[in-house]
Amino acid sequence: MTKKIIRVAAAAIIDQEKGLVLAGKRNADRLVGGYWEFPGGKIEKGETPQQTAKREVEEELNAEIVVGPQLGKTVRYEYDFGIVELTVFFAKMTAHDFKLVAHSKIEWLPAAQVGKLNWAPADAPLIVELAKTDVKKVEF
Ligand SMILES: Nc1nc2c([nH]c(=O)n2[C@H]2C[C@H](O)[C@@H](COP(=O)(O)OP(=O)(O)OP(=O)(O)O)O2)c(=O)[nH]1
Repeated sequence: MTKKIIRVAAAAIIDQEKGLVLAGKRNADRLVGGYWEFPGGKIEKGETPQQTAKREVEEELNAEIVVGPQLGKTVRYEYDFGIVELTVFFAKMTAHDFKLVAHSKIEWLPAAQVGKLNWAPADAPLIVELAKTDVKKVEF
């Protein structure tokens, strides 16, 4: 049987002054639970991936973001439940307060150290790319 394609968009939220990136730990009861990820979710009909990233961050963190350039390329990863096509954008928060809905915790960490966390398997190439990026120089 051919697996379904799940198109996902997410946000690599950065603090450009401090050079930090936000990682969220998926709630344990969700698919791919317990892994670290970029806040985001499935692209809905009629949405651009950028709109999805913004909407999902509002839903998951109750925070507003400005969406910027794409981080690396769209990655494709085959899980047992389907094939995830993941597009991630750099983003910045317009205010600093948020609450956790879909995540058990979040962490702000230096871009060079993101590889220390146990990321969802699909994210591997993006984490390599992020670790090489000077987030202070990302242009919005
Ligand atoms: N948001 C996000 N999802 C990721 C990442 N890496 C990765 O493999 N995924 C997978 C996990 C899920 O199978 C899928 C995202 O779907 P989701 O379940 O979070 O999406 P959603 O919020 O729209 O859906 P739902 O839980 O309401 O059903 O992509 C990532 O970095 N960020």
